Amino acid sequence: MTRDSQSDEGRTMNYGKEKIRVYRTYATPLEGIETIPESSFDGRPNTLFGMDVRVRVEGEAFLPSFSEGDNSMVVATDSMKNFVHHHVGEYEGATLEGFLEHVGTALLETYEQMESVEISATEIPFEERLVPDEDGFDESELVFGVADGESAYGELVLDSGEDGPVLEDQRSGVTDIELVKVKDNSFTGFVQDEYTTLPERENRTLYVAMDIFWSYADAGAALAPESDQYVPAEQVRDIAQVVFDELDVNSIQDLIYQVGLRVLERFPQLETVGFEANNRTWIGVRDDLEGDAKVLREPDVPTGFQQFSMDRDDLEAETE
Ligand SMILES: O=c1[nH]c(=O)c2[nH]c(=O)[nH]c2[nH]1
Repeated sequence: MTRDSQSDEGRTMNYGKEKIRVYRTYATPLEGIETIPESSFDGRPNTLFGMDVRVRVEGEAFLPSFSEGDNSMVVATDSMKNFVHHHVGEYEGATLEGFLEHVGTALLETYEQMESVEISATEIPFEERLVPDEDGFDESELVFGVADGESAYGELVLDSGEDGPVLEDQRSGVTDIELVKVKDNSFTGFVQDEYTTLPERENRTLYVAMDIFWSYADAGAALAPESDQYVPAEQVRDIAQVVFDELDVNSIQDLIYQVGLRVLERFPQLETVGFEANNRTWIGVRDDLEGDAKVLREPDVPTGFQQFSMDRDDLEAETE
């Protein structure tokens, strides 16, 4: 979160609950999503939706709980967990971000002593399992596998204003993307000096992990119930894999920049896109096999990482 966790006096004071894992069956389906060239994703039935939620609250009224052991204003974090559980059942929308706004608003409206709430959630992913039907195989409407792939992510900050809760900050994302490209990827031209032992690689097998985050020019667009401005995590994930497939890039730095440009191009409603990438590239053991075949092994620690954020000025600079 870009916003710091300090109160006006420069003091850090907050508390909350994390790792609230909660599941909802038969939530409202996500519909009306425009497709983009990189993705077939056009919605989600939301038959089974899991989330790992974190709530953090602030307010001057909590000072006596720290300084005097006076809990009269303290909403127990156990109650926060119950509050989240209850509101998962009340929420009528179809998005993670919408749920966060729903529960965050309800917290501020219920507890006057809360001046601000920061709430985030990571999707716990499930995938429909394939079962036979008349024409072959189709996705089961009942049975899901626990998926270990990407997760949608959302976070927002709401402050209590004179006329009710005010949205101060919002960020969405997709985390835990892991992609391997078996060839057509290089890492060359880097600094060569007395510390360099890594060989230049004209054609490496690249294994990259990445989290992608984005923010909207108008944060409300992410939350409006019938918004055609909503950017689904699945489409951003698909952009990352398509750009990786299409381009022969010379580094992870080069890859994430190109993915970022494509995301900003596809979604004019976004203001920024940011990356946290991790290099998990395997180490070659044998490259004496036929053609492009190799044998590879897990890399050793330590591992490299790349962080980068960009905005519409970067896209404009490219298209000038
Ligand atoms: O894509 C890469 N970027 C780097 O900065 C780097 N450094 C390194 O050792 N391997 C790689 N790969």
